[in-house]
Amino acid sequence: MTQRLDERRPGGGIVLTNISKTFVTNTVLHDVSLTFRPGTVTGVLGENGAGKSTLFKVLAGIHEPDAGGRLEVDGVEAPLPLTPTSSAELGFAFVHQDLGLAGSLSVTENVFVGAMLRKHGLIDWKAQAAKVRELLGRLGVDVDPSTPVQELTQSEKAVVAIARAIYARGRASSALLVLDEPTANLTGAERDRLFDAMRAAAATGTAIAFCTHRLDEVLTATEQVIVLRDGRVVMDAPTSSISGEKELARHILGRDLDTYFPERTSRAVDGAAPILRVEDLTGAGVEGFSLEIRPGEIVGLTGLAGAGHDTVPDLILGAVPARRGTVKVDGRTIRASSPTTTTTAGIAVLPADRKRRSGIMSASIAENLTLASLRRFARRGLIDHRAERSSVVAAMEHFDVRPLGDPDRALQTLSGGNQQKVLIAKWASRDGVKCLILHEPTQGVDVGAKRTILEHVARMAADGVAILIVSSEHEELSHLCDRVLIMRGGELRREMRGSGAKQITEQCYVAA
Ligand SMILES: Nc1ncnc2c1ncn2[C@@H]1O[C@H](COP(=O)(O)OP(=O)(O)OP(=O)(O)O)[C@@H](O)[C@H]1O
Repeated sequence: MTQRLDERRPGGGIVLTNISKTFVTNTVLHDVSLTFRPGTVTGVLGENGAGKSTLFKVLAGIHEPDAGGRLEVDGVEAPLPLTPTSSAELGFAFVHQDLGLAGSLSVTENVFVGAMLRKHGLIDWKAQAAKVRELLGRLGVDVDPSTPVQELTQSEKAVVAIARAIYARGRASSALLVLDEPTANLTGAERDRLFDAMRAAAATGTAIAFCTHRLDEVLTATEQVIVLRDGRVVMDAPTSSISGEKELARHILGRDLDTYFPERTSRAVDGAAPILRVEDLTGAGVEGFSLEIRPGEIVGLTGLAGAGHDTVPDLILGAVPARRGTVKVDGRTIRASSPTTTTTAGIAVLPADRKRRSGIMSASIAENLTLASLRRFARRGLIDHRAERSSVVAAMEHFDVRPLGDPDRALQTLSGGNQQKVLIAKWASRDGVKCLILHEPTQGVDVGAKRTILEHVARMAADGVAILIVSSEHEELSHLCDRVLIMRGGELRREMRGSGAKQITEQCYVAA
């Protein structure tokens, strides 16, 4: 492999020819041919389940492609299938959405994990710190290498993850850096810093594959766009030739999407008693948080990273203990000390951490969908499996969970966005939900699915459910919410109502 690397022709890039991948009988990549060019940021787009992650897993040596495909790196053929080791030797580096950093360890420890620099057998902390400063400096970030990663901003964390990925094994740069939705939960200024780091990495000759569902980002941060649909490349064009988001959405979905957000047809009734009343909730960095939501009302909660809004759902749910404060549903105080009591009282919470907290990845779609509502299908002490089945199929159809018609598939075999659709459907189809708290509900979902999810949220509100959306997507909040609350430093700082809520921008967080 090393000899082959020496033979590389700089500038050739990563050329994939006729890459296909079949899981048992399901072919999810069909003869994919494309090039990732050195020094170029290429946006890789596609609806949920289009095959993006599968393609990257082939390049990471996790999935074995079908026979017949070819891979060239800078003019040299790389034998397929790759293994994780041969992928790393080719200089392929990957940063996933969760970044994979250890929060309690320092920046240096995270960057050098598994490959500490040594001098006379001892870890050379001084040399490591100097190296980390240099690497981060090249990516435009200046942080003290001894800082625990949990104290960094979101964009700084992302840059540390990038530094670790591209400079692993002492490389000066990597051939290909794949960034899989690294901007989820980042607000505007933070996102811009990450884009600067991305450009700095590209300037060293690295080819960058940037995967995102945010179309505005594609237009600002990429030079080339590749769209996959049903495992096939349906667009491969310079970003400068694309007229706008609508054109991108058409290629992604294979149809026109007139509006990205649903119209609200109902509003909360003035004067109705609140369903959810939170008073003086305090704990885990949140101070004196109070909130009332009436039936049919949609309230947004947001702020810059670390403002405290991220912790509020867990405090209400009781998953994080509060030092003081009360939570009432329909006027009755619930002991917010356990998620079970909160759920029984009629509060449903969709946590942001899909993999670990929201669903059971090894269980089937059907099990995940009906777990929260098995009682609905009980007939004289027995479960009516036929009714359960048809309800699952209807929910899958409604939320366009793909592949359709296979409710027995394990949740973990679905693409990330399709997992999210299942988990939203789980709460949306549950009886007895009076208050729904959604934390980053549209993370990882494509433009079409986003509309479907928000439409359903609006419909639940129309049915009288009180809804709290905790989100970093200000556009989503401004279209859907009756009121948007902005937190800063653990406290509620500002409330924007009515037409004011429609005008929420990034600037509002900063000024809160
Ligand atoms: N291990 C697996 N076993 C069976 N099918 C799989 C497996 N992994 C992925 N798939 C299927 O491959 C298809 C492509 O999934 P993939 O995760 O590549 O989509 P994606 O474009 O990354 O979607 P998203 O935007 O939702 O992340 C999906 O239909 C998915 O169900």
